[in-house]
Amino acid sequence: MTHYTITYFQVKGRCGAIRLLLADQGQEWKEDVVAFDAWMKGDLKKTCTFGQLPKFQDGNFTLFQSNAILRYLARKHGLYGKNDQEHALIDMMNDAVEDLRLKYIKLIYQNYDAGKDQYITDLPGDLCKFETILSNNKGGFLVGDKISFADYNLLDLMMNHQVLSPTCLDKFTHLKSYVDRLSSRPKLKAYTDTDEWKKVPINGNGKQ
Ligand SMILES: N[C@@H](CCC(=O)N[C@@H](CS)C(=O)NCC(=O)O)C(=O)O
Repeated sequence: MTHYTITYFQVKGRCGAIRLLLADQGQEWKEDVVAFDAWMKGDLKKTCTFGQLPKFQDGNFTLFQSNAILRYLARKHGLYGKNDQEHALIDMMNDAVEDLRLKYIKLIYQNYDAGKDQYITDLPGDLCKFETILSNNKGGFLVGDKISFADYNLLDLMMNHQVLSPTCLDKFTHLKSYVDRLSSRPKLKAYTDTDEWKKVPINGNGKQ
């Protein structure tokens, strides 16, 4: 029985990583898609703790904030490292992914036309950090030798960047092969091959 529900707009946005995690972990979930017009009426917004989506439900338990949702699922599905130090390092990695996601969101929603070229020029400065981390960690993931929620978050963000700039990973061999390897995990690939994933735009304003 499906006990997870994602309430969000018809975009990948801040739910891409959550969906990749759930699909790869063999979980089922229900999507409660909110049309922008309906959202603008304000009734749902009033019920959201911070006035924003995504909203995530596990039965009667309701959670907001996409990174908190990822962490909750990580605890439940064993995606948070094997000791306190790995746990802290995974948090650190996820915070770094969030830093880059915020830059990406700012570009997409505030400065796409004027800022895209400069963003792509500057991008290696961020990607090289992840390249170094992955080349130093022989376990094949951001931390240790087992996938964590931060890996799903980085994978989702890198997939978005490959749409923004198809060659952006080419110079980063470890990062590129990590993205290729994670995106071909069987359950994850089966999900990203569905229309449910493919037809949903990355962002809400048509830019990508
Ligand atoms: N920090 C929040 C950000 C949530 C957020 O920015 N939500 C946007 C969509 S991605 C939203 O609800 N926008 C509509 C609004 O603010 O009225 C998270 O990670 O969940």
